[in-house]
Amino acid sequence: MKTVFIINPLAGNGRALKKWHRFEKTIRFPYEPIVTQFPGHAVELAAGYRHQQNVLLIGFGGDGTLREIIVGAAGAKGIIVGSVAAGSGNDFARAYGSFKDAQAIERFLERPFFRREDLGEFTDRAESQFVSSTGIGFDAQITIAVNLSAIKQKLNQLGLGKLVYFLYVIRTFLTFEKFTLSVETDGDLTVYEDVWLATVSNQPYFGGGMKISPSSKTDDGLLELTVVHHISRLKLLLVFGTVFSGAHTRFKEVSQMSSREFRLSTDKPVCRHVDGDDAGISSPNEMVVYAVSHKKWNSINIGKERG
Ligand SMILES: Nc1ncnc2c1ncn2[C@@H]1O[C@H](COP(=O)(O)OP(=O)(O)OP(=O)(O)O)[C@@H](O)[C@H]1O
Repeated sequence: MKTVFIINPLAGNGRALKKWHRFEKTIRFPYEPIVTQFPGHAVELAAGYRHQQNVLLIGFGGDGTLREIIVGAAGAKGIIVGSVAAGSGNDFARAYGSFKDAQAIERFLERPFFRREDLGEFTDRAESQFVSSTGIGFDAQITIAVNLSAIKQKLNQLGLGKLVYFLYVIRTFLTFEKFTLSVETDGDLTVYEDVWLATVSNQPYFGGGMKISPSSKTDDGLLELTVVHHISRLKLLLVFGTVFSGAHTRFKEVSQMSSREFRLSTDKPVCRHVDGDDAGISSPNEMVVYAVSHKKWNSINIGKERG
């Protein structure tokens, strides 16, 4: 099986390239390494293998890198996608499994079992895809603020990337303007007031290990919508503390539902993320359709090593 590593040098707050240089010294099988040069490059790279058979594409990066590879490879039967977790959040690796070391890849190549996985899609101006989750609101606003931050790169170089994130969480927590969200699903319309965030999930994790959608399964042909609404700042902190275990779903201010399709619109412009990356701002009253494309790509199936 042809094995290709697609390496995002900037993943993990710029630490992925160093990690790769250590990792490559341990590889004892033939492989091709490609380092991405710009955002979106991994989509092009993965698409370049669409007409080949027996290809293992290994994303060496985080959730954004894997999303791009899967978007490029989606629908191609001859490609299997795996990862070595080298991002900051690595929620992809938590849900789909990842190779812990080069030996794990070698074992996989001896018996390359794979699973067919779903891909999330949403439409607004153009068609877009998400692998793990996409959302609007509080969490996306933090992501955008951090990305735009002038001091981010400097602090990343000093290994203080987490500090920037923490500062923006506090600032956004104190200043966030809640919004109204309309949800149409299975013929029903529900309007939520005072919404902090809404997340559409294909797998349980987001935000670096928060189990926002405990019942999500990667291959069941369904998406889950989580809406956090009508909640005081103090209680939101409490809910935040329980989301790592998934216990937040017991709060009445956290609404969840499953469906093949959700139609969402907001009353005002709201920040949006796709698999944890900045995805711009929603237009007020514009309906965005979120749907699932069933069993659209192949993930590694490494049994017990699956995270
Ligand atoms: N050479 C590059 N220069 C600038 N950006 C890049 C380059 N290569 C990839 N990218 C972008 O970097 C973004 C972030 O990468 P990724 O999500 O893998 O890392 P991360 O944010 O550290 O990890 P996580 O999402 O798991 O927290 C990707 O969305 C991708 O578009």
